[in-house]
Amino acid sequence: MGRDPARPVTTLADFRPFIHPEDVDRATDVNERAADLLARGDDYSIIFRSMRPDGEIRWLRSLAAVEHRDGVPTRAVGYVADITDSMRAELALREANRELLQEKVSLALEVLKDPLTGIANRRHLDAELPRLDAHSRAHGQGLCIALVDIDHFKQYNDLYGHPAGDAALRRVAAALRDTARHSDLVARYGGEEFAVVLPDTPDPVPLMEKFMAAIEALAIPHGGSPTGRLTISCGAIAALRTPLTMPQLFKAADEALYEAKAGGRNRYVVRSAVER
Ligand SMILES: Nc1nc2c(ncn2[C@@H]2O[C@H](COP(=O)(O)OP(=O)(O)OP(=O)(O)O)[C@@H](O)[C@H]2O)c(=O)[nH]1
Repeated sequence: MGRDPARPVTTLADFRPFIHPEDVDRATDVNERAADLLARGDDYSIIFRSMRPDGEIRWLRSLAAVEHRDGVPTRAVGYVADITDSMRAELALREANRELLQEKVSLALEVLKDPLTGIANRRHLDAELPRLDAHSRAHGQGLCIALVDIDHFKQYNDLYGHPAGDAALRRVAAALRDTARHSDLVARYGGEEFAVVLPDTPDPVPLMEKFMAAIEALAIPHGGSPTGRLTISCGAIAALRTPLTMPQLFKAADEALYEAKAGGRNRYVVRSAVER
């Protein structure tokens, strides 16, 4: 322990300065409980850190076994072992395992993200749909699906180049994600198309209005668009107690989006599945 062997430790008070401040109560508490353990005939074992005078921290294991005579505990015989090397190896292993687990979790999350925009990808959407569908059917609150498509995006790429197109996609994705509620799922559905699932929502119109306003606020110049700005078209379906399946709802949203495009773009069309 790096102490003078000529000065033996005889009392708990002598021992306390040897122990790491964070472990001192635990370590000395067990010592205080030794008599108790002896009375019950139990053995004990404790791991704690000691502090050498030079400040080095060592891990120690204190072990004691109770001896009995005629079934009566008579004395405790113990020793203190320096287990620093094995503790360091164990702690390093634990740390490596923790890092591995963290890496695994972040890898699993990465697989569900669209690499360009950072929002959910199609795989994430597909994985979430059964749960969202079941939730909406169980709670009968309604669910909306919206498809959002950037207008004249081919011309945007042609005019400003693919990297500028990528940057615009990122900005639109972030605007949609930040405008939607936390419980809504905003995913990149295809090239310049996004899908949004709105659980517990009977009417998608308020969010559609917000989406239009958010993209307008981005004010991304687009020389190939009649408005001079990058715009979006949206098709949404409001589903309430409908027998339609998720693929059928997406098809209905796609039809609504087609209507928005055919109607002149930069607009949304909302349909209701209960009317079908
Ligand atoms: N920069 C960039 N462009 C993409 C990406 N994914 C798809 N696109 C482009 O998006 C364009 C989509 O073109 P179209 O499907 O013709 O649609 P549009 O030009 O937006 O026309 P409308 O939707 O009818 O208004 C294509 O030129 C694709 O190359 C991407 O990740 N990055």
